[in-house]
Amino acid sequence: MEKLTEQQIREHLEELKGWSFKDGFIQKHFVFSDFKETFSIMTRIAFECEEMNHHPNWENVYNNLTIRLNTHDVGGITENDINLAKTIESLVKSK
Ligand SMILES: C[C@H](O)[C@H](O)[C@H]1CNC2=NC(N)=NC(=O)C2=N1
Repeated sequence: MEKLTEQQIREHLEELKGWSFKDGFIQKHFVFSDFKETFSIMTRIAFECEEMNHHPNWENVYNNLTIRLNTHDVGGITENDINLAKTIESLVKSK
């Protein structure tokens, strides 16, 4: 999987509302209603990640969830990160 250029990353992010490219990661901060809702969506995301064999760096504090994605092997952003971000968005929308 090829490392995307900064220009390519920015183009993809136009379709990913709330996602930004910072410190070598694409990232987004989510706020849900409470811990139960947050952990429930994290569980659904986790199962998709296993299917995709692509996993987030994430931090959860009560109803806050920060997700950071990159591809370790290439030390940057690849289509795998974009695809996972899109999957996360669709799971969050269908919650
Ligand atoms: C060995 C295994 O294939 C790798 O560690 C996979 C698993 N999940 C991964 N997740 C993410 N976000 N980046 C990776 O490079 C990655 N690599």
